[in-house]
Amino acid sequence: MIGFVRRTLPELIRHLPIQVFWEGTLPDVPVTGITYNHRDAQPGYIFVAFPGTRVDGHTFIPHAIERGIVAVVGMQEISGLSIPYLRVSNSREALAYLSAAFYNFPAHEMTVIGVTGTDGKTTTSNLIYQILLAAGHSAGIVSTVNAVIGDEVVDTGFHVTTPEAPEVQRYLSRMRAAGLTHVVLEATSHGLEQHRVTGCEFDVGVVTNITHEHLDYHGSYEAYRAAKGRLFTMLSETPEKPHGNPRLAVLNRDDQSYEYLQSLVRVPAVSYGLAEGADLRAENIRYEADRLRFDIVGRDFRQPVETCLVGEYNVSNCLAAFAATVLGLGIDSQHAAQGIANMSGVPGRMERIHMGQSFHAIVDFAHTPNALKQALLTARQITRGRVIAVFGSAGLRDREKRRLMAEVSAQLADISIFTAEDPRTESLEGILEEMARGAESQGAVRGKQFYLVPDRGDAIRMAVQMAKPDDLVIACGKGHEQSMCFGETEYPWDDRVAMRAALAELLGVPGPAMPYLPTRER
Ligand SMILES: CC(=O)N[C@H]1[C@@H](OP(=O)(O)OP(=O)(O)OC[C@H]2O[C@@H](n3ccc(=O)[nH]c3=O)[C@H](O)[C@@H]2O)O[C@H](CO)[C@@H](O)[C@@H]1O[C@H](C)C(=O)N[C@@H](C)C(=O)N[C@H](CCC(=O)O)C(=O)O
Ligand SMILES: Nc1ncnc2c1ncn2[C@@H]1O[C@H](COP(=O)(O)OP(=O)(O)OP(=O)(O)O)[C@@H](O)[C@H]1O
Repeated sequence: MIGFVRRTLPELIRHLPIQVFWEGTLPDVPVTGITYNHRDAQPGYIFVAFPGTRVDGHTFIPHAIERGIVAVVGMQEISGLSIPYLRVSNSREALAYLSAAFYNFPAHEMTVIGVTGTDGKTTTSNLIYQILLAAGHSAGIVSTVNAVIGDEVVDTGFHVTTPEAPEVQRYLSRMRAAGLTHVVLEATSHGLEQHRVTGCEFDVGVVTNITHEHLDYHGSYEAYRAAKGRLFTMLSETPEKPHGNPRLAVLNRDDQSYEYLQSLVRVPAVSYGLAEGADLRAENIRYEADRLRFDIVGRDFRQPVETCLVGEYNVSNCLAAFAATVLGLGIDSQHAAQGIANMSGVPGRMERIHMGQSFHAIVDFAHTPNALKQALLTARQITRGRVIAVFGSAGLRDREKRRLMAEVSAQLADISIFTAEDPRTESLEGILEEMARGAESQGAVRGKQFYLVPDRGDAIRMAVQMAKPDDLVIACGKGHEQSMCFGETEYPWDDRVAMRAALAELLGVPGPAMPYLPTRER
C-alpha cells in the first residue's frame, strides 16, 4: 500500500515497461496509492488483482471499487466496470512496475546489490552493508532482520523477508530521499518469483547457495533454482543508470547451482569458493571458538581478514561479500576487510547465551537441512564435548525438510530434541513423528539419541539439564524471531529468552520467565 499523490493515471501507465490493454480514454485523475489487497484500498488508489493460493484477487474488484479506487489492473478479460480496467499478462509484474513508477524509479539513481540463496542471505547482505559503510558510502539495507535507511533502523515486523513490491519501492524511495547511494536487498525465491523485486534495477547479483528449501511452494529443486536464477537474468535487463552500471554476477563455485547460474548470466561474472578454481578464494583459514581468520586471495592480491563470525560457511559468506564489493564495486580490499571486521554478527545467528554455565549455549537460525548441517559442524569445531541440538520443522511448509533435518541431526549431534517450530494448523505430533522417522532411518534410538518434546520451553530445559561441562546446547530454527505460530495465532516467543530462562532455572540465578506456549498445557 502506498499513500501520496505522485502522478496521474495516464502518466503512470505511460511509464510502464510492459504491455497494458484498456478500452476508451484514461481519465486524467491523480493516483494516490497502489495496493494488491482490497482492504487497503483508498480513494485514488489503483487496485492490482491477481490469483493467490487461497483466493483470486479479481473477486474483490467490486469491493475495491466501493472504496473509491480510480483503476483496476488485472489478468482476466473483464468489461463493464465503472472505472478503467487495465489488462496485463502478469499482474504481479505490473504491480512492481507501477510501484516503481509511482515513486519515480528510485532504484535508477542508486547502486543496487541483490543477494539471494537458500542460506546466508541475511549474513552476506549485512557483510556487504558493513563494507559499503567502511568504504565511506551512504548505504541502506532491506533484510530479514530489519531495514536500515541511513541512521534510521526500521523494525519492519516483516512476516516475509522480501516485502511486497509497493513496500520495497517505498523503502527505496525513502533511501533516495535520504541521499543514500547504495542499497543491499535480500531477495528470496518467493520474492523473485512473485516479482516483489522486479523494477529494482540490480547492478550486482550475489548467490550464497541453492540447496533444499521451499519445495512445497516451488514444486521441485529445478523450479526453486530457476526462481533464484531470476536475479541473474534481471541483471542483464537493468537499464543504463546516470552514474554508470557496475554489473557483476557473483557465483559460488563450491555450490551445486554454479554451472546452472553461469549458463544464465549475460553480464560479467566472478566466482568465489573454498575449493580450487574459484576467482576469489580463502587460504590459511584459522577456526577459533569465537572468530575466523583467513586470507582472501584474488588474481593479484591477498587480503588478510578477521571476523567474529564462526564456521566454514561464514568464510563463504565473507568471500561473497568481498567479491560483490571489491570486484563488483571497486572498493579497496582494505576497506572491505575493515567492513568484515566491523560486523558484530546477526542477531539469532550463532548467538551465544552465557549466564555463568559450564557449557556452551547457542541460538541459531538454521532451518534448512544444509544450514543445520553447517551449524552442527560448526558446533563440533567449537567444543570437544557433546552437541545437544533442539529444533523442529514448520507446519504447512516443505514436508521433506522434516525428515532431512532429522537425518542431519542424527548424523551430527550426540542428542537431538525435536520440538515445536511454528506448527501452524498442522498436527505437531504428526510433524514430530515424521522427524522421528528421519532420525530412526539413521539408526538413532528414541529416548537415547533423540527425544520428542512438543513444548519448546521444555525441550530447551531438557537440553540444558542434560548438558555437562564443555557440552554445547544449540537451539536452531527460530533465531531472532519474536513469535511462534500455533493454529492461526502468533504467540510471543524468543529462543534467546527461553534459553536464558532455562539457564536461570538450572543455575538458580535471576533470569526471565520461560515464555508461554499453548503446548505447556498438554
Ligand atoms: C505462500 C505465498 O507466497 N503467499 C503469498 C501470496 O499469498 P496468497 O497466495 O495466499 O494470497 P491469497 O490470500 O490467496 O490472496 C490473493 C490475492 O487476493 C488479495 N485479497 C485477498 C483477500 C481479501 O480479502 N482481499 C484481497 O484483496 C490478496 O491481497 C492477494 O493479492 O501472495 C501474498 C500477496 O502477494 C503474499 O503476501 C503471500 O505471502 C505470505 C505472507 C507468506 O507467508 N509468504 C512467505 C511464504 C514468503 O514469502 N516467504 C519468503 C521466503 C522466506 C525465506 O526464505 O526464509 C519471503 O520472502 O519471506
Ligand atoms: N553460507 C551458508 N551456508 C549454509 N548455511 C548458512 C550459511 N550462512 C548462514 N547459514 C545458516 O543459516 C542460518 C540463517 O542465516 P542467514 O539468516 O544469514 O540466512 P538467510 O538466507 O537470510 O535465511 P532466511 O532466508 O530464512 O532469512 C544461520 O543461522 C546458519 O545456521
